[in-house]
Amino acid sequence: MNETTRGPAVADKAATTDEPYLELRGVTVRHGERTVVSGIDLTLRPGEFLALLGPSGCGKSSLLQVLAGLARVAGGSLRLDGADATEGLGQRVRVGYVFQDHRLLPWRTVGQNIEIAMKAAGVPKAEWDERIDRFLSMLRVAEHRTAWPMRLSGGQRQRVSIARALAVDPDIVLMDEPFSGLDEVTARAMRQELTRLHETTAVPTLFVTHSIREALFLADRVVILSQGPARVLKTLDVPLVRPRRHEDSALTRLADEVVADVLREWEPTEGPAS
Ligand SMILES: Nc1ncnc2c1ncn2[C@@H]1O[C@H](COP(=O)(O)OP(=O)(O)OP(=O)(O)O)[C@@H](O)[C@H]1O
Repeated sequence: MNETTRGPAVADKAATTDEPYLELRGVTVRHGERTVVSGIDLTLRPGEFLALLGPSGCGKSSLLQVLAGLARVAGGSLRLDGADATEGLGQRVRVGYVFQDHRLLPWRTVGQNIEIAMKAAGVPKAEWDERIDRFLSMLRVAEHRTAWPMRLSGGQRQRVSIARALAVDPDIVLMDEPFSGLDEVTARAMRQELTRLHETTAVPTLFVTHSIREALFLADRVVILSQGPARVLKTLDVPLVRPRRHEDSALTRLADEVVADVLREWEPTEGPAS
């Protein structure tokens, strides 16, 4: 990664402004002839945690892949920090990507997995050692640095994959349902950790989920998507104070309201009329 094409440093990512850091205009994604994402408009502000909430199969992962530059847009445009980024954000800035499954290489140790990501992102080799220690410690898995991924629990592997995403000093983090494979107790602990990390790093984050409660627990704003092909139904400013608690009655009430709101739109047999 060319340093001149990098985005702002971490401290700047927390800047409080309503100017969008990332802007999607009419983004459409197709797999072959099939449209899976249809004309999405959304913005991500500096330092913001934005959840993309939609039913299973609506096209959330496909949209995230386009943002990362792992697939191409079929229509519309992306702008990042005011400049065109339609080819994918990875062309302009460092992207930390956390997949639904951990995607750790089984024949490399935890530390080596993180090294590979930093090498690919152009992080200077002199920083690798300190960064591996720092981010594994932040995610509370430092003692597993020399372990093989297969020796870790699912939750520990996902912690490592988040450490790997943050270790590349990302300008933006994209997360694709990273906790959906974990038991609820572990997932709750991980959501708490993620909130803490985001408060520390303030890296703008797009978090994809089909869980209404998860979106409301984590995000500053939630973009609610329709059944596929995904389009934006509405954007919600989450009115819950921080720190949030999973068992908060206000969170439960809000989740129930959102469920009632999207029920007809998400119901496969009674989907949207248009
Ligand atoms: N590479 C691909 N080629 C063809 N079709 C695909 C491909 N990837 C996904 N699809 C299809 O596109 C649609 C959207 O899939 P996508 O994985 O983006 O949805 P999602 O909202 O992330 O789903 P989930 O919440 O279940 O992970 C699905 O019908 C899926 O079968």
